Amino acid sequence: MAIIEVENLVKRYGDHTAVDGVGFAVEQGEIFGILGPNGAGKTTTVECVEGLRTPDGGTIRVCGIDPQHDTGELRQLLGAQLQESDLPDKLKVGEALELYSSFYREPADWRDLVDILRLTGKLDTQFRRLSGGQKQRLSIALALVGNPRVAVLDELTTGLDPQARRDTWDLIEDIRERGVTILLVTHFMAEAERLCDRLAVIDSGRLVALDTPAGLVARVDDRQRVRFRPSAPLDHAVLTALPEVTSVERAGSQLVVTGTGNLLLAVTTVLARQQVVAADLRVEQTSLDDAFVALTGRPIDA
Ligand SMILES: Nc1ncnc2c1ncn2[C@@H]1O[C@H](COP(=O)(O)OP(=O)(O)OP(=O)(O)O)[C@@H](O)[C@H]1O
Repeated sequence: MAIIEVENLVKRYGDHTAVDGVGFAVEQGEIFGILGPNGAGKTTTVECVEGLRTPDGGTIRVCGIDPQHDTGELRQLLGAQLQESDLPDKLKVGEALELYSSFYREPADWRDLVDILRLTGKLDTQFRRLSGGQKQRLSIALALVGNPRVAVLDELTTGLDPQARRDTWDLIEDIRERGVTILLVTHFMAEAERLCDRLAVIDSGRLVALDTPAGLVARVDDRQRVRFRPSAPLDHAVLTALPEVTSVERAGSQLVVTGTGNLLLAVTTVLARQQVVAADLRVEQTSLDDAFVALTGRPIDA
């Protein structure tokens, strides 16, 4: 069942069309990503879903509710991550959680969230004294304190160090396990690839593609490359004869075998039969970055 439905969404700022006919449906329990470069229209799209902006065209439903017309009910169903500037500097972590849980009919037990988000020792700490990662975790806790069915997380890990980023990804997976549907805005490929079940790729306000991360990659190119240094001379014909192989090239002391299907198994089986050892063996596949370039004509950070 679709929990978020967006059809033909249009949003203009003056004569600039920031979102131009975007549509997607998010299923219950999904982590659904909106991926695109800066200025693509991602935040505008989710702010329309959150009822914070009024669309110029199209329809949006969240659990069947129109965000423009039933804002009060939407607030009970949808948790949004706060921007850092939204909390007063001197508010303590415990006070923020208590305050935010008072806004909801059936709040979660915020002590549970504090445990999961590893903020237990910080309840008496003022917001301004938290590290970047702790602020981020608090903003996630505040998005979840109302026991929402849907959480909207915008640029979740921007500004975090690699370890804090990985910890946050683990956390988001835990939250999904608890039954929360997640709409995630990101311009990090690794984040999209690791977390999202499906991705809407947005560029210049338009939906360019909608698929699983693997589906996006496969759309563009399902070829793989196996690269290795053979321990002894090898007749290329034994490799080109394989149905999985499309080409064999020499690159210095290395052989680069391009093909599809279970290429690695096919190549290593032949090498074993020929009693050739493959040193420095590497398998290279099309990445989500490659797929993004093919879909939009440029890298995400260009
Ligand atoms: N309040 C506003 N008034 C005028 N233009 C705006 C406003 N908010 C966003 N825009 C413009 O609309 C376009 C889309 O912005 P939006 O913030 O939705 O993109 P984004 O994909 O979320 O980008 P980023 O990753 O940089 O946040 C951009 O060109 C932006 O400059």
